[in-house]
Amino acid sequence: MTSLTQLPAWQQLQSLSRNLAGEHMRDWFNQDPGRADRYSLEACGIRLDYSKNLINDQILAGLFDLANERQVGNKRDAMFAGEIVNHTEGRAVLHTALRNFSGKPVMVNGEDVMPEVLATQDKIRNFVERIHSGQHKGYTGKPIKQVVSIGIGGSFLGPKIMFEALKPYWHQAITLHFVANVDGCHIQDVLSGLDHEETLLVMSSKSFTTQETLQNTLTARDWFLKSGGGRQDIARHFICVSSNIQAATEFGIDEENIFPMWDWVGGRYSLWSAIGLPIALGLGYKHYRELLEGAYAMDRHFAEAPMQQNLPVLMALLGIWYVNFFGAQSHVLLPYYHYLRGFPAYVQQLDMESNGKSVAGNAEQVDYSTGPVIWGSEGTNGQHSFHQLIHQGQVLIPADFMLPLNVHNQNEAHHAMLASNCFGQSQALMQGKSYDEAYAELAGKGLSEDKRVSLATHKTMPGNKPSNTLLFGQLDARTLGALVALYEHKVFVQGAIWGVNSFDQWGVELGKVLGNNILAKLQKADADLDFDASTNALISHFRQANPGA
Ligand SMILES: O=P(O)(O)OC[C@H]1O[C@H](O)[C@H](O)[C@@H](O)[C@@H]1O
Repeated sequence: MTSLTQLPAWQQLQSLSRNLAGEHMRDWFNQDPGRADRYSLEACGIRLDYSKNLINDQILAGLFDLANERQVGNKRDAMFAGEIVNHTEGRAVLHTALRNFSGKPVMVNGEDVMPEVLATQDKIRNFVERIHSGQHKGYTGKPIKQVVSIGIGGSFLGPKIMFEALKPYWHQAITLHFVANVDGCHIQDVLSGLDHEETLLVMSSKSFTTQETLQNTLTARDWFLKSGGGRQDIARHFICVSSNIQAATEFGIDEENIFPMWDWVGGRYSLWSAIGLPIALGLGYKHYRELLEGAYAMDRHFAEAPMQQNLPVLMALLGIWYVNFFGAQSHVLLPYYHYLRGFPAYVQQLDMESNGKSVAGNAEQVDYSTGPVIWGSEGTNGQHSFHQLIHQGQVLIPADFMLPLNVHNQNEAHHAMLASNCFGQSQALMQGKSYDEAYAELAGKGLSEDKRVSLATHKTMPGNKPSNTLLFGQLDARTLGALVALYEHKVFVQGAIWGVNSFDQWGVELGKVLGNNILAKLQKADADLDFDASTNALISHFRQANPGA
């Protein structure tokens, strides 16, 4: 494939970006009252206002040309059709099959995966109903009231953050807890205080090889046995989600208690599989299903809407515009909704693990930037800390603001304040404050001319900083499903344009291997240390402090 930077659309976008020197979004809004309407788009209950971006019709046309030249449509269709698009691992990429309500088959290597998907959804529904109805009890006959989900990465972030985001819909009979980190403090904090007789442990690991999850499960099993449970009672209290059925049964999990998943579901795309079981337990199957339905609606939109009216495509192209033509190295997510506070961390894994790559499909080093750093936190908190850098720092940081138009709390005054802050921030980023405005504001304050000039300079805000605003009604399960799928597909489109494989994670794999090599040395006090000098010294310090480790 022609190198990305040699494509006509790329070259044209480069010259269009240079033409913007000296232009200001504030003037564009003054000159064009229809700008906000023209640059807004709505799908699946989500309204995107992208008018506060450094774009005009010509730039948008250039970006859509780029998507065409990189065959985004064909690549999208290949993913939905179950082709082997994860070519470094030889796998299809089919999280979309997990929320496929079309009734149509999805073929992988000549086999329809839908019967297994639907059977697993039935298994989830039955299990959740048995827990909620009290049919499935703990070994002493107590109903299950506590669920501890053990997993990390995609086997943690999706369930935890989606469950947190849907707090108004929580099932009252169940309290859900999450343990991810191998740091023993985490599991100790969660298990202490729980009654093992009414606790269910859900171990989630696609590979069934992840150190943190295996160790936390062993610790939980010890806790269960030490608390009075017998080995014969484990089956009532421990279930597992994994694609590695053999390893799970060898570990001692009853085959009946294993919820399957498949190698064509990437970890960071796995909340739609049985990895989402804790969500179903915490919300009830109805809301869990709505989550999947919302994602399915966004899948249809992504697959069917013309490129120019396609939300994920548009958001992907805007991101590419800043990363590749303005040198933006990060992208901030600003949910103005407390329950959505974990969303930046969710997208962090989704985006950075997918597109944090520097080799393109043709095994060549790329000569352009790929995935940006994703960060952010809930508004308004960030306004009182890091927003300063976005307003007046030297780096360009495109932002996505998110706001539900209706909320479940009764505090209307709060909601209006929240919304006013959200809108005020994107407005401030766009319009800034000119030197003349700052200077005029300082009139009559008794300042010397020098002081007034100096202060006005400090108070000048350049503005012209890009942002998207995403609005939706109540953040219910359906809307959340659509929102997550929107970001999934955005990441896919960007990966398709950059030509990277968005579905492997070799960098993470290396860290796991080296960590295990070091563990072997930490646990053997007299083992020779043959790593680099820094690692050797760090290990020695640890050994001295923990002679019995
Ligand atoms: O579900 P598991 O196999 O335990 O994997 C958990 C996590 O492991 C790795 O860190 C991967 O990079 C993640 O994508 C994955 O979600």
